[in-house]
Amino acid sequence: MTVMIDGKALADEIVQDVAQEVSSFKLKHKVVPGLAVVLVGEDPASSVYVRNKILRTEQAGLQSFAHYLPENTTQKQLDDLIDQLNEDDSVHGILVQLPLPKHLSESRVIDAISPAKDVDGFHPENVGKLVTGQQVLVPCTPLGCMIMLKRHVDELSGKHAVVIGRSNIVGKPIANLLLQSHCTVTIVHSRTHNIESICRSADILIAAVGQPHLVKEDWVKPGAVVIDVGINQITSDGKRKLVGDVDYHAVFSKVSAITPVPGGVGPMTIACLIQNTLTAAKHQFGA
Ligand SMILES: Nc1nc2c(c(=O)[nH]1)N[C@@H](CN(C=O)c1ccc(C(=O)N[C@@H](CCC(=O)O)C(=O)O)cc1)CN2
Ligand SMILES: [Mg+2]
Repeated sequence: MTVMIDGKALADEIVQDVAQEVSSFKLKHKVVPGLAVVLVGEDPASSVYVRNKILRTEQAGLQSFAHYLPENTTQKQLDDLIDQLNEDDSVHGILVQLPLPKHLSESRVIDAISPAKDVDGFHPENVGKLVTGQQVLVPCTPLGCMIMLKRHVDELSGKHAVVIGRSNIVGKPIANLLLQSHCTVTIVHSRTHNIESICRSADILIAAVGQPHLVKEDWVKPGAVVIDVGINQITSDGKRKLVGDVDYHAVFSKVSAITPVPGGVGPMTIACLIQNTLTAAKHQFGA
């Protein structure tokens, strides 16, 4: 029997657990942990994600500070806002929604965020800590994937994990986390030869490339655990729908567990952001 890994249900659990911890934090420190969310422009998908992030922040009893900036915001205006949020004691976590409009530098903004408030875990200091196993703040999507894997794989140690995709926000950090869990890790990407046969040798397959239905039935090993990070909008029978990087229906009966799209990794990304905000606040209070 294949298990459908329910990211939405697990995300609800995580947010509830964080809410309980937030109550204790408030009693102990007389402070409400705060998350500042910055959105530049009006990209429709980003607007949905930001709205959901703010909703979840409030569900967890955290304070949210939303900053909606116009598309024509200058780099200087964005830098000034980040400086102000870095200095603000009521803000424990800062998140700048990506992608930014083309005229703004993502790396400059990421570098400007105080590493202690970097709840996305994208700052080079936090990336270095992740690679060397000293992490406090881990990028939200990889963290969500690891939580799901730990629930569904008895023993990660020694398993062959194949990561499709080498992005800074998913592929590279998840490969490092899998390595810390003693997996044998292979990263494959657009220049890799024989991708399909490498994927077929995976006990754990993570797809994070943004190509609808790339992973077919003959790409997976029987009994593998598949985590689908892709969220791709396609038009099928004249209707728009979201699909993952994995051909879910073709692969389903062959694998032991798989995440759906929607309702898999996406909701976990937001739940892990909420968890990271509490982690950042605790760390700032010496816990
Ligand atoms: N600063 C950041 N920017 C971006 C990140 C990030 O982690 N930090 N990740 C992605 C977008 N993202 C979060 O920001 C994100 C994407 C998707 C979902 C989600 O819940 N998806 C739903 C479907 C939603 C829909 O109906 O459109 C699902 O998969 O069920 C949450 C967060 C890039 N930018
Ligand atoms: Mg840019």
